[in-house]
Amino acid sequence: MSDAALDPAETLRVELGDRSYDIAVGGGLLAEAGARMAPVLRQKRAFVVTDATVAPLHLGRLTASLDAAGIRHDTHILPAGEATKSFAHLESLLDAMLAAKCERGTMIVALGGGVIGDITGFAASVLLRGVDFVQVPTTLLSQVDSSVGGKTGINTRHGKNLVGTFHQPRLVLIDTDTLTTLPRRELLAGYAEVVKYGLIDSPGFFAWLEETGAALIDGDTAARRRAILTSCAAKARVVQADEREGGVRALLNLGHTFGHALEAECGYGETLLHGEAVAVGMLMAFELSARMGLAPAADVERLRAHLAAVGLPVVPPRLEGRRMDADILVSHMASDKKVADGKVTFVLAHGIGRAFLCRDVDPAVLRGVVADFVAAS
Ligand SMILES: NC(=O)c1ccc[n+]([C@@H]2O[C@H](COP(=O)([O-])OP(=O)(O)OC[C@H]3O[C@@H](n4cnc5c(N)ncnc54)[C@H](O)[C@@H]3O)[C@@H](O)[C@H]2O)c1
Ligand SMILES: O=C(O)C(=O)C[C@@H](O)[C@H](O)[C@H](O)COP(=O)(O)O
Ligand SMILES: [Zn+2]
Repeated sequence: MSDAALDPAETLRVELGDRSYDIAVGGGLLAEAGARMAPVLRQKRAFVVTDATVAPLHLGRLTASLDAAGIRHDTHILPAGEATKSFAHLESLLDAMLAAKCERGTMIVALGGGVIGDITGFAASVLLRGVDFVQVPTTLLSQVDSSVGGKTGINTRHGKNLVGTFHQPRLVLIDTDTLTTLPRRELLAGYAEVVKYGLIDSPGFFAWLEETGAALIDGDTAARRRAILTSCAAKARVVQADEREGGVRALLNLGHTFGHALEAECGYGETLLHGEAVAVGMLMAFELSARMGLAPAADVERLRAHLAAVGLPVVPPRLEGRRMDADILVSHMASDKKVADGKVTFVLAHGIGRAFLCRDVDPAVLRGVVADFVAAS
């Protein structure tokens, strides 16, 4: 049963002046997508981008709703997975948009997880010097994080998300029913970004997750909905305060300096999902904070216990049976977008719910944390 029958959709608003938009959250929203998009369309035309896994599961309901609303549409299906966030796929996507004769008024629609949202948003931001797009996220990760805030991009051989734009969607449509087809490993990866909001500035939310996280992952729709709404509201507040990451938005990067280094080393494949990398990375950031005398060791253990209890990784993976190299991981961090004057800005914490930015990390302490996590793998 759709949880729309239990509760109507709720709407949050991201206030960014003329780039403001709604985030609608509820069950069954795919079937209403055409009608819900209509007010933000410049012409009754859409170009839908999705991936090969999502297409057979959810594309039909979306295109049926576009048909019902009289919105003409083309579709483009990309391969599923992180490797799709590449120059090669960006080129093929832009080519397909141009071949379909998309116009400046055509609405680009991203139906899928964060990979589809990131590359489609990027393509929309440069197509014809910028066209509108709508996010229709179908993973927990994209519903709590990537569909909101306007960060778009692809990975390069130099590192994660190093080429991209800030381009806000015109609407975010979160159909919570799509999560029923999501594999457990992907749900868990998205859950890591939910935990992140608790760690940044909401100890009460973290405590609620300790109580409810397992049920949420097991399919409790009310808990999922509350987690999605709380996460989107938290992200919207930060993005409204600092849209282009001049300051406070960098807190949303908690765990990502470590996590992106792990992802780079794993080659952006199935070995380590983004959310899994963030889980390990957040724990490394907490461990670093504790070793610098900034956070209580008890909070590190509390975080480790919660991540492990729900089934998220707490150590880096091995690559073909071998441990990663700590020095190589540290060297990846030099490509972080938060580097200024050659120095990485880290997101550290004074404890659960008390994250802050720090530019004074002792390289030896950092190296020690990375080496110990690698040794535990
Ligand atoms: N722009 C941002 O602010 C932001 C924030 C967080 C993460 N990200 C990016 O998002 C990406 C990760 O996103 P993700 O975890 O959604 O990965 P993803 O897009 O690769 O989706 C994960 C997998 O689930 C499949 N899938 C998607 N929806 C499904 C469904 N409903 N049922 C069954 N299978 C489904 C996909 O085909 C894919 O295989 C990373 O590239 C990360 O860098 C961006
Ligand atoms: O929206 C943000 O800001 C974030 O940092 C959210 C992150 O979860 C996300 O992974 C983002 O893509 C990372 O951004 P990056 O600038 O470090 O690539
Ligand atoms: Zn992330």
